[in-house]
Amino acid sequence: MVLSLRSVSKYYETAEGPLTVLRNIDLDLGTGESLALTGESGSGKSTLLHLVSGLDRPDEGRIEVGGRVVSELDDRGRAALRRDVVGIVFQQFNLIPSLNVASNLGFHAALAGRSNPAWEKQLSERLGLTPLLDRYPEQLSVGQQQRVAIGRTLAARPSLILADEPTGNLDETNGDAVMALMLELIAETGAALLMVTHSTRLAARLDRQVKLTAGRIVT
Ligand SMILES: Nc1ncnc2c1ncn2[C@@H]1O[C@H](COP(=O)(O)OP(=O)(O)OP(=O)(O)O)[C@@H](O)[C@H]1O
Repeated sequence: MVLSLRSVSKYYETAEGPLTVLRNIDLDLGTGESLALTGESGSGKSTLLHLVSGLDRPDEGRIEVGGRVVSELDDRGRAALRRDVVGIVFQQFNLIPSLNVASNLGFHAALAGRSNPAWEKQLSERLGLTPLLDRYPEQLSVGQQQRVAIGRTLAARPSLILADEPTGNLDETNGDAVMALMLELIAETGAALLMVTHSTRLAARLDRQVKLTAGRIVT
């Protein structure tokens, strides 16, 4: 099992009192499996991704990722988790503006001690980035930036990829093409995928689908 959540709950303090965002969530994801997480705006999808990646902590319950108990890790342990085990593809890319495409592509792999020039070359070719390797993020279209963000995550070969609306900034045709390529490449690396999407059409392309409603999972 790459990911397991047991009785995970998360609350936020608000001016109106405590808000329960996730209630008693149980969820498992096996090696190489892909799961789509859907749900209305505000249902807790991003919060769940933040907890799994160690960007935020649950108030109750246990989260295990790649054999590490995330809910018990300190800040250093959670940073190491994101460096070594988990790869994140955000809707807003988070590319490094001062680095060119080639350096952005290899950045996480280098941090994780898993630089592999042959794999990076293959990724840049298959993602159509080879002619763009010397450019900087601001010189790229949105679709090109998204392909760099996907390549950067895959280059580091994480065991679990978390993606938050990874094609949300692309039109349907480009979004579908990038999604197909992303799923193909992820399948080749054997990574598991947990993807947040509003689109039931995209969700249907993954192995399993779960829906969050008022902080609970409905399948
Ligand atoms: N730091 C915070 N403090 C208080 N409330 C928060 C905080 N972060 C999120 N929330 C609330 O938690 C709920 C879940 O937010 P979350 O971002 O996880 O939803 P989501 O399903 O990802 O929504 P969307 O699809 O719109 O991105 C929302 O009601 C939101 O207002």
